[in-house]
Amino acid sequence: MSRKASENVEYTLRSLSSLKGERRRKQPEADAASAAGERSLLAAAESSGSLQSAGGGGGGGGGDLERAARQQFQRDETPAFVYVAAVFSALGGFLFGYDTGVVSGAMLLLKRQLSLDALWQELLVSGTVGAAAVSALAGGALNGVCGRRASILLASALCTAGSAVLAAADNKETLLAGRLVVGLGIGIASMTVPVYIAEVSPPDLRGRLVTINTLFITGGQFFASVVDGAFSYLQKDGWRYMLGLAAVPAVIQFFGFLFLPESPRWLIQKGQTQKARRILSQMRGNQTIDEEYDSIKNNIEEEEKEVGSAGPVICRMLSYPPTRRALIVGCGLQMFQQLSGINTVMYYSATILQMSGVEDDRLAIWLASVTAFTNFIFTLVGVWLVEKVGRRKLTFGSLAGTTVALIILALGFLLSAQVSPRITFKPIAPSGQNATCTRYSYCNECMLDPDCGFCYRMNKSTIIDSSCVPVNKALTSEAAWGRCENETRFKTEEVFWAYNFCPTPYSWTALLGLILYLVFFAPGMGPMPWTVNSEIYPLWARSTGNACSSGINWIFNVLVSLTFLHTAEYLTYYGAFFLYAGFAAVGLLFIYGCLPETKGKKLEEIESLFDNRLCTCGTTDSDEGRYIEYIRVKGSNYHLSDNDASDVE
Ligand SMILES: O[C@H]1[C@H](O)[C@@H](O)[C@H](O)[C@@H](O)[C@H]1O
Repeated sequence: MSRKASENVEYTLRSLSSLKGERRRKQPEADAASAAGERSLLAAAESSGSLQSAGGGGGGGGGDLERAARQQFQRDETPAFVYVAAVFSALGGFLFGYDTGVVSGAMLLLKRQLSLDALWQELLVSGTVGAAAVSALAGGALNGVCGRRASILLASALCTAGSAVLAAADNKETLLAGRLVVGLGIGIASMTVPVYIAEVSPPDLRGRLVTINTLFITGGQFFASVVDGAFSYLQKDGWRYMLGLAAVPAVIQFFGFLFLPESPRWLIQKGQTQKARRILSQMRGNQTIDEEYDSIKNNIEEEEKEVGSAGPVICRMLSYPPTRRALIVGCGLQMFQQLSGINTVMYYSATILQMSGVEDDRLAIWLASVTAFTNFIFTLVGVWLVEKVGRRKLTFGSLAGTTVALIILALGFLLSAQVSPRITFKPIAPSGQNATCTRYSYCNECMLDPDCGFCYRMNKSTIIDSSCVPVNKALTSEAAWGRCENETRFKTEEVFWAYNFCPTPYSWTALLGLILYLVFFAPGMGPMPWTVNSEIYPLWARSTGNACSSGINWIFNVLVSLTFLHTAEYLTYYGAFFLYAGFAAVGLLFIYGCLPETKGKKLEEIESLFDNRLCTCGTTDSDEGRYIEYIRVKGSNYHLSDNDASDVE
């Protein structure tokens, strides 16, 4: 029988024993087994098979029934309330994805309507990411002092206000102000939401629920690409809808969080124990909370004894080896996530698709939403896999595949560069017009210059009459002058225009690389850095640890995106992607060496994973096979999914 969270009842001993009685009636064998002691070892060392039923008699059947009882119990034990809290907080992830994703489409319209130059375009795109980096770093202190709930409320209020300013803006300065405010909001959300979800979730669901936040990020990016596509037809003011729509999820989150509770762990830390107990029991439904409550409380006391409470948290974290190691792992994961180039790949997906033969600009925008959709769907695979294969294997496997995909992507660009079409026609620039582009001899050189594009005709499958001419800065789907000057002339003149790419027979290799990249990146490297960071720090260091690692994520995000075009100019496109593949390969060594498995462990147990030397190459995995679960049968606690054998009597 499942209890409704809304009843908001702290379970009394009586209600628990009647619940137990109910189970007893259903499972007499289970009860017989339990009579032996206060805690009955249900499934010790699953591999030993000691309690595997194998269709067997007495003991085995009992094992089966108890397992079924446990499963049933597990199902009953997580009230819908926890899911509701996770989904409302993950709206912060949706805003993160939406606001970072929508701007590329909005910019196409904005730059024409407000005549924005390259610097202003850059400011409007990167301003949000930069502001997010600052507020994610500052969010640690905010979380520590005001709590997770207040931080999320502030984040959604900032996103609402920022989106309203953007929708109403009538000059570029106001637009920048709106983008900065939105950035401050998503920065705070990005570091707070995973922490909040991890702290309210039961251990066996934590990975899955925190990963939902990244699912919402990629969902936000997908939704943004659809909105971009839909409003791109509204040449005047379409951007107002694109940018302003973010206010809807922000308002929903704000009002939702007025009714959602503070994290019980933060409350215990602040000494608000009565309130914490009430919320914890609401979150755990029919499970007693004594053990979890005691373990959080003891942990806080022990930590205070061990680490002290004087000085800034970051200094204490750095001088205390376990938290220092955790911080290195957490920040390293976030850094390698960005260094493997996800945002460049996503941002340039339209170009990669055009390279592969999609000539229509609008079609490329719509196909970019197919890319975003692939990222979203494969993040869903991550939500499913995280509690099955664990964080370590999932992250390692994902980055290994990502590295291979990056190499394929780079090879695609390399092959295309090698068979790069020659420039055979050199038009004379009209007086007063830039003539730099006409000096290039190959399409590849022309493509790497952001000011130029390639204009050509086709004779069957051969490129003829090809020229390199300046791009129209306000509308990159057209040239500044010449045959490719006007989209309507393309048909009459039978010309094609390629900006940012060169038409070659090998372009499909880049497309293959792009698809493989998303298929591998999205389930592991996308969500795991966020998930792992929400778990690896002890309570006193959790806000600061997540603030630092989220800050690193945003800083590397802005660094990689801002440097991509220059990197491509110096190293060419394939050089840039080989560089990302190199970073990803180093990341692979880092993950193999330093990332421990946190699956199924209580937040309070995870700190001990960092007690030893930093890089033990996953030796903590060795006890994975000894997965032990127990249920306290006599007494009032049913405790599930605890891996600590020493607790079992
Ligand atoms: O985890 C997310 C996700 O993978 C997004 O697709 C990406 O844009 C973000 O930068 C990243 O932090």
